[in-house]
Amino acid sequence: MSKQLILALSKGRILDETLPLLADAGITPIEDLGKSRKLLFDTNLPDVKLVVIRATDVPTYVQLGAADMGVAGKDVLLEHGAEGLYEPLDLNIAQCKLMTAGMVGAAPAAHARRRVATKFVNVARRYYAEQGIQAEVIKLYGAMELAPLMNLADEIVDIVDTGNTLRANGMEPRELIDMISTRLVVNKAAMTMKHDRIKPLIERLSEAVAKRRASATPVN
Ligand SMILES: Nc1ncnc2c1ncn2[C@@H]1O[C@H](COP(=O)(O)OP(=O)(O)OP(=O)(O)O)[C@@H](O)[C@H]1O
Ligand SMILES: O=P(O)(O)OC[C@H]1O[C@H](OP(=O)(O)OP(=O)(O)O)[C@H](O)[C@@H]1O
Repeated sequence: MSKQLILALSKGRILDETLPLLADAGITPIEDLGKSRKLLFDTNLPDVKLVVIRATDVPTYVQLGAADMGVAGKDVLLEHGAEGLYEPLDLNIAQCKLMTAGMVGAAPAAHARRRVATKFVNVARRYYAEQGIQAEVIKLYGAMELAPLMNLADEIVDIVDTGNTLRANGMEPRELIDMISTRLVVNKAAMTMKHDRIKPLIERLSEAVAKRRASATPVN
């Protein structure tokens, strides 16, 4: 196992909030990630590199050891599964909820079979099975809110934050599946083999998260 530390970052909405936390923990990329077509970046620390990849690919890179650590949404981790991964830190960013939702006023009978559109097929299958509800889960890759509108599905399982996307499409949130935020994940083997490098990094990130939380807490 190389002495280098590779940290896999989710591109998209998480990235802008991740970089200030990394900076507080003493890691800054040496070039502007947003302006480059590169995918692998050097940092101010000679032994730390960053890869910027699709959010859904982060658990795979870390689980298989191509990256030592990663930053990914809990939704992505729930869908992927946690085998081979430690999840030592909640970064408290991109907070939202994973919920079921449907058209306003069209709540299905409690135990009727449902067609459910989602990109979180594993989460959805697990959730409906736990509820004792029969569900046909339909995999989509985006714009889940369109599915009930077009009568492709009775319900969706998706991220809800402000609820604006649901409202704009005549839908309402139904059941909460899980609270979501962004997590730091670490490859289990790397945690043992590179403990002396990874542990201080987790500690510094943890301090950065705490500092941010303290500055966001209103003082009465
Ligand atoms: N509306 C939202 N508010 C807050 N956090 C969100 C919201 N939507 C998604 N997230 C969180 O941000 C993460 C990344 O979302 P983003 O939209 O950038 O990627 P994505 O489009 O789901 O990924 P991909 O392009 O790989 O399909 C999600 O995994 C989730 O944890
Ligand atoms: O409750 P809201 O604040 O409206 O946020 C929820 C929306 O945010 C996410 O979509 P995103 O904006 O990432 O677009 P996507 O469909 O490309 O994933 C999610 O899939 C919802 O559609």
